Amino acid sequence: MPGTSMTRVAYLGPEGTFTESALSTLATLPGSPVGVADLTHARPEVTVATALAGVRAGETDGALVPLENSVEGSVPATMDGLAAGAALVITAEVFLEVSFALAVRPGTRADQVRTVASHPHGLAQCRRWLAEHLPGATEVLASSTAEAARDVAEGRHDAAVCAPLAGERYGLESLADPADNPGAVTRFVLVQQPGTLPAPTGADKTTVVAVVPDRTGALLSVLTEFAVRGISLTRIESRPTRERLGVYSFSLDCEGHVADRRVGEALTALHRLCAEVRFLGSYPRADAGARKQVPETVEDAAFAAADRWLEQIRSGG
Ligand SMILES: O=C(O)C(=O)Cc1ccccc1
Repeated sequence: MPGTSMTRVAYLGPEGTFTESALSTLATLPGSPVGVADLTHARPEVTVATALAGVRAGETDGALVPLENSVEGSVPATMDGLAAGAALVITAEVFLEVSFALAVRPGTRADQVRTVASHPHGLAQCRRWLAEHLPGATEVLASSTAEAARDVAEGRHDAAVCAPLAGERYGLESLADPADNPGAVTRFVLVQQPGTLPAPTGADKTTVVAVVPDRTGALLSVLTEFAVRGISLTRIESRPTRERLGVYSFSLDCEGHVADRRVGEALTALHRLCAEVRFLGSYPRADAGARKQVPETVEDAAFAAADRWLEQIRSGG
C-alpha cells in the first residue's frame, strides 16, 4: 500500500550494510511503503533467507534485500528465495551506488592481513585489487559486509571489505579503497506478502519467474509475447530448477504494470505457454528516466477500442 506507513521492516543486517543504506534511501522516496519513522525500529536480519522467512511468517511487514549488482549479477539467495516457497511480491526497488573500504583494526598493516572477509558480492567486486595487493590473503565469506566488519572488530578476521561507514561503525580504519569497478550499482527490493499491489504510476516494472518448457523455440515464444506487445525487458536470467539439468526457470523484469493491458496479456500468454509462472510483483521503477517509449498501439486505450470493435462484430452489429 503505497503511502501507508509500514511498522515492521527487516533488512539484511547487521547495522552498516549497504542494504541498511538503501533502506534509508527507500524511506525518503515519495509514496514509499516504508516511512522515515519506520527506520528507528527496522530489524536487522542475519541472512536473506531469514529476512524472507520473517515476512512469510508475518513477523515483519516487509524486508529489504539485495537482488542484483551491476558487476556481479544476481544475488542467488534472493532470486531463489523468491522463486520457491510461499509467494512473496516485490513492492518497491532502490538503486544504490556502492563504494568499499578495506577495513582493519587500528594499527594493522597490510602485510599483517591473512584473512579478508566480506559478502560474496563484496569480495567479487574487489577480486582484482585483492589479488594484486594481498595475494597471500585468504578470502572468507560472511553473510554481509557489515557482518564481516564486526568479525574483524571482534578479532575473527584481519580485514573486511565493507562500506566505509560500516568500518567506522565497528571502530575499524580503512587501509585502501579496494573496488575494481568504481560506480558499481546494487539494486535492492522490498518484499512483502501478496495482497499489496502498488498502484500503477506510469513508470513501473513487473517481475516474473517462468519455468520454460524443454522444447525447441520455447524461450523464443516467451520472449515474443513481450516483443509483440511493445514491452521491453530490463533483465532476464536463467536459474536451475533443481529438478534436472536442462530444465530452467527464467527470472525476468519487464517494463509496465500488471494493471496495463499489454503486460496483463503477456503474462496470461506466459501462463498458457509455461509449466509454471510466478508473479513477483509490479512496482514503481526507481530508474524511471531509463524507460522506453511505449507505442500507442499497445496502450490501454488501443486495447479497449479493439475490444469494442470485436464485441460489435460478435453481437452482429
Ligand atoms: O552485505 C551488504 O552490505 C549488503 O547489503 C549486500 C551487498 C554486498 C555487496 C555489495 C552490495 C550489496
